[in-house]
Amino acid sequence: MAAAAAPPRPRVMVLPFPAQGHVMPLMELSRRLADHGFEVDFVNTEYNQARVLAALEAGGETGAAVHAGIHLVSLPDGMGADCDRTDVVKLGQSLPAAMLGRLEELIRARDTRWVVADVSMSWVLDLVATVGVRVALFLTYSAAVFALRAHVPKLIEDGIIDESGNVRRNERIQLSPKMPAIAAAELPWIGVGKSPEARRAVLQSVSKNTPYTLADTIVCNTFQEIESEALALLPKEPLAIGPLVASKSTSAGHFWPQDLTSLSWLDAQAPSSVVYVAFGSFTVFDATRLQELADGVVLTGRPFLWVIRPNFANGGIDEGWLDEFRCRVGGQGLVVGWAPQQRVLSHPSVACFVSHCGWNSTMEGVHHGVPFLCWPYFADQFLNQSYICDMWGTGLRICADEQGIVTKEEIRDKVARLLGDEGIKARSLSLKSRACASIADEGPSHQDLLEFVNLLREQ
Ligand SMILES: O=c1ccn([C@@H]2O[C@H](COP(=O)(O)OP(=O)(O)O[C@H]3O[C@H](CO)[C@@H](O)[C@H](O)[C@H]3O)[C@@H](O)[C@H]2O)c(=O)[nH]1
Repeated sequence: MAAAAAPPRPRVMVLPFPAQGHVMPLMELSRRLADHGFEVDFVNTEYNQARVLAALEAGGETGAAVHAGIHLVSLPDGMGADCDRTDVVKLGQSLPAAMLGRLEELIRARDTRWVVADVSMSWVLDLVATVGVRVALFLTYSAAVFALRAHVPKLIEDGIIDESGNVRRNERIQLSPKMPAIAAAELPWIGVGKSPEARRAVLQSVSKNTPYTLADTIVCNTFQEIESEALALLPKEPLAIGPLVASKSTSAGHFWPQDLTSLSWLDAQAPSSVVYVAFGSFTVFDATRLQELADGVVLTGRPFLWVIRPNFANGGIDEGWLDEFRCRVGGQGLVVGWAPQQRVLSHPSVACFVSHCGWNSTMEGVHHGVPFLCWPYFADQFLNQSYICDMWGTGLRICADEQGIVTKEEIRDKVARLLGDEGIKARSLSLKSRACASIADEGPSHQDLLEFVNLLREQ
């Protein structure tokens, strides 16, 4: 008797916003889904796909071998070849027209029943009516950001911000006692658009919560222990599956090749000695900030590992400056263009993390119990800083002087204070154990992941 054919693996499309801090966690989620038996079509823009494939190749991997069950698909982003893709508002506005029709074709051709879409791509909910696909929205930032978005109409009504997103009264906003208080001027969407029109568009899009009712569920890269109150303010009883950290050391999803010399260099350092400095994929420093930070890390007198991306400085990094800096620091520090960050944070030589507090970096630092020195740049990073410093007590703020400059002495002094603070160290380790417990087999994040998997199996 012939054996019965195995049922086809269910198919899911995963759609991140085309930016590094979005592609990374959704690639990690895709690996989890593939391990649970799904075929995943992971949709990049063509521009980012080229970067992802180049980074894979530089690491000796290929696109075909990303992970069993994950298929890389790419679509145009609607931007001209020379357009500035760091203008995230413009990029976001160009995507629906460029992608919707093609996504529809793809969904029909592959008989896809579910799309797991970044909340920043929620225009994909239009496909619920046209092709009857089901949509799960994924939040790449904290649940608190989403809760604040839902609060926009009230902020306008109370005269704290206006309809264009300008701050009218710079009050502190706190939605509940276990959530961070934040100044209106530091709300996550303030300052995201480059022009007044762009800022107005951002405000309109964040306050437009109605389409979310079309989503089947909301999934967050967070955990109950730290965000139960924020999660309770979200619609749809969201699933909290975080921290979503790398299950495998692969380059898949990175836009730049990881410099693995970081790890051998860390191996040669003393335990808990290294200052790790990295500002994610988006932060750009001006010449003064760059120089003060360079002088500051040297002044700490400690070994340091610093990620300086090629586009980390206004106008690009001056290679001559970089060579000189490398010569000056000799063996004290290692500068790389892109690090295997999660492996760095898990390394026993790392003592602290000087960070811009992007949500992925925040979750990764929490998961590895590393104290933070916070230097937020924009968007949700001020709110994340407030979680770290005020709610969890696992870090300190870097502060500017009266001229608005973060001096080298400030960097030196804060690193010394951070590393001398036993309370911060103890709280970081305690938070780490709670983060690990939440993703362990019986933990609430793992249980929510299983619930999500079961929902996606409903075809
Ligand atoms: O050398 C490096 C530096 C970073 N990373 C990784 O890159 C990701 C960076 O993400 P994140 O820390 O969130 O920073 P951004 O790239 O700045 O992320 C954007 O997206 C996030 C999620 O929406 C937001 O919280 C941020 O404010 C926004 O800037 C993380 O997974 C890091 O592990 C590396 O692998 N190597």
